[in-house]
Amino acid sequence: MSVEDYLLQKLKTGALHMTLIDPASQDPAQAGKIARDACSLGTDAIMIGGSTGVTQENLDQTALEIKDNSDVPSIYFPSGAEAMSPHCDAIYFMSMLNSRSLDWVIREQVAGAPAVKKLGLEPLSMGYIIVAPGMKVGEVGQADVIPRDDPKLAASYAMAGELLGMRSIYLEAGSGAPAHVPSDMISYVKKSISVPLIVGGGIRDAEAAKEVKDAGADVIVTGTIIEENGYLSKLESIIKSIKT
Ligand SMILES: CC(C)=CCC/C(C)=C/CC/C(C)=C/CC/C(C)=C/COP(=O)(O)OP(=O)(O)O
Ligand SMILES: O=P(O)(O)OC[C@@H](O)CO
Ligand SMILES: [Mg+2]
Repeated sequence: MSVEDYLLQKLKTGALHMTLIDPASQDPAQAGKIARDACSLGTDAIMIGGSTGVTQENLDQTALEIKDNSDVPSIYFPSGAEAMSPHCDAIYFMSMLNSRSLDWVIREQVAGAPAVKKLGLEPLSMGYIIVAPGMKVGEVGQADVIPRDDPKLAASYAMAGELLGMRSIYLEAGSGAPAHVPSDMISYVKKSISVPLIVGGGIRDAEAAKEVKDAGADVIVTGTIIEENGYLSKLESIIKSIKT
């Protein structure tokens, strides 16, 4: 079964959780351990990526360890076309819709498309929308961040992505954001589109994860928390709050 079909099937049973592992944040063995823990706690997929510092080498090694230690799909979350790994099960083939730079809207995709085809990586088409504060990814991506009090603008971007044929939309507040995407924005966007809605950035505890889920997120992404010591209990409570 394709990764996309697996995710769509699973979505019928409720919201999903994805664990984001940044290859630049720990060694491959630790990444494998995190993936194993996250799987045992019920995460639905492992995302692999970081906004800076991803190289062909750390990506390949991290992806291999993750594959060896998990029983869920691994999805590459690229920061550009410079690294691409056959050891991931799929790739978010994404465009940053609110970037001021054509690099992130289409040029990196043009640069990466031949390798995706050649490696036979499954593409998961996605429109990536950066919401304030946007953090590092907002800066690197030169995003015109969506103001937190403008859910209509977020929804217009999301609808435009859907109408262009994108099969998922990701609302991103930025890794480590002090606050996640506002709930009223999540629910407004969710009502405006019919493709799955992914939400991430600044979700650090079970209450926040539940709020994001209740607002209408189909997929809740957490990254930073697994980079901290003693992440197990936090990850467990977050996944529980999404699954109940
Ligand atoms: C489809 C292809 C080949 C490329 C598209 C590439 C695009 C559109 C990138 C957008 C700009 C960008 C830098 C995205 C990074 C996304 C990402 C992996 C973020 C999460 O990484 P974290 O590790 O949590 O971020 P920090 O490094 O900021 O902590
Ligand atoms: O690191 P955190 O804040 O969990 O954010 C995850 C993800 O949305 C970043 O792309
Ligand atoms: Mg991070």
